[in-house]
Amino acid sequence: MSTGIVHIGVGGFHRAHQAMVVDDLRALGLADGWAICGVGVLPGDRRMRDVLRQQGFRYTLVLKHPDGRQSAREITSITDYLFAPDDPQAVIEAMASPQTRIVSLTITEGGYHVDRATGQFDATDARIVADLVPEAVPQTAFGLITEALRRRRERGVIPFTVLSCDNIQGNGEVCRRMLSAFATLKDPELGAWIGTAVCFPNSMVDRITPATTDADRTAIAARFGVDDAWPVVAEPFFQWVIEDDFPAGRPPFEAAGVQMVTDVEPYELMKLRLLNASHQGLCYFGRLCGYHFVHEAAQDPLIARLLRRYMDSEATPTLHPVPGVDLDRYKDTLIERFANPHVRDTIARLCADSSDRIPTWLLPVVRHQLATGGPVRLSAAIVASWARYTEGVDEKGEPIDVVDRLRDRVMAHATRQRDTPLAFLHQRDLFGDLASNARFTADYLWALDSLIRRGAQATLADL
Ligand SMILES: NC(=O)c1ccc[n+]([C@@H]2O[C@H](COP(=O)([O-])OP(=O)(O)OC[C@H]3O[C@@H](n4cnc5c(N)ncnc54)[C@H](O)[C@@H]3O)[C@@H](O)[C@H]2O)c1
Ligand SMILES: O=P(O)(O)OC[C@@H](O)[C@@H](O)[C@H](O)[C@H](O)CO
Repeated sequence: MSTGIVHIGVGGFHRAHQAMVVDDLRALGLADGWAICGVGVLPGDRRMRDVLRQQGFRYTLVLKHPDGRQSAREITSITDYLFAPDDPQAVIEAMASPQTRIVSLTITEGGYHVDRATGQFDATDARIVADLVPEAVPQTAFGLITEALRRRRERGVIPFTVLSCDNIQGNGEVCRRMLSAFATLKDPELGAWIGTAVCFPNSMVDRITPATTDADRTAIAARFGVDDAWPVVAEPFFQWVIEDDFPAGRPPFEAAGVQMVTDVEPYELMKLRLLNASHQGLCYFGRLCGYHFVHEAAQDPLIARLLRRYMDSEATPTLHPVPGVDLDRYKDTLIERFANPHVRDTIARLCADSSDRIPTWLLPVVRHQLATGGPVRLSAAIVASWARYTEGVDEKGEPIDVVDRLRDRVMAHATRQRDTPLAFLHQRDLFGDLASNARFTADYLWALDSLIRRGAQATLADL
């Protein structure tokens, strides 16, 4: 079945965002055959394949407003799903098909294999190593895409556009560099061709989408009479800004409210440094204060004050003017969105994989401010709150389950900070040379000491 779009990483976010846009176009009669073939690459995606197949690939999207209103709709834009571990050739052929014009991705920050210390491609991941063996059947997103592009090139078919929808600054450009570096290791000529002939538009994506819970399933069945094994719940806010660079063709996204632009950078800096970095500002302080839901932390006046002051005094000076956006209003809206009690986003979701998030969202703000003489006190406190959180015990002595692909290492450094206060910053691949920056470390050491001796609330009060 031809769909035009193959999407790798069908999680909650894709189903609340891109799939809704394509569904809107279908409802408007503007889809002109465009639909989505989902692809799962990781073993854990088997369940999504089974549920979607069982439900004819349909599912329910529930939007929860701050005032308690809810709306439910059925999304029908995903019309097929392929599970790569069972049949990688089917995935490759779906992407190699001339009918496929876009391969889109939500494979998380980790899916791009960026070496933090160098910014270059990290070829050490075991599955990447396996994919690099000549004649190996690909297992990774990069392996599958590279082989599909190789076949298209060999068959004289125009390359598809690769559309990254992950929360990474310059997501398209990062994808181009990493994918072509991977392909170069397999075949230098192919790698060079991917780096030049394939388009990778950057995009900014936004809609807070927590993981679906059993409570969601039960509540949706009771409220809407819908029996859905894997519905998705999200906030009503939606934004998608994409660079318009789709030589193989694209759906009329703008008809469904997507902003098509020539340069996405101002939008993505605004979103990543205000929304995503603030999420990190909220989650460690929030967990140390004993909160488990994002709205509980966002409704704490001291946490809300920290976020607003971080946004105003540290993040905003690093942004470019954003066409058509009132930044003050945008920042107000963020606090309102975080405080929406019905979305029930969890602090645990925001704390996961922090070693991917802090270096990509918060530390660029710190570096900019250090270079221009601006303040870093609040950013340093947020880093210190991560370090304190990573000790793995909260202020009531209860264990914290630190979920991070670098878990053992980050926890080992956090444990050492009781004797060596800068120990956490001595992870050069995460922090570079920040441990030797006197201005940053003065603020960091004050916050860490205060967090350890006096706790999160007292620290917040004095920030
Ligand atoms: N949830 C949100 O609020 C939100 C909002 C904006 C952007 N995003 C972006 O979407 C991504 C996914 O979020 P989600 O909420 O859908 O998460 P999720 O856990 O529901 O789904 C993640 C999907 O990515 C796949 N994946 C993970 N690592 C992979 C890898 N190395 N290779 C291939 N596939 C991989 C998983 O198998 C799964 O299908 C985020 O990391 C972020 O970049 C999420
Ligand atoms: O999904 P991640 O890991 O990139 O980031 C966690 C959250 O900050 C993120 O999912 C936000 O909820 C989202 O970016 C809102 O659009």
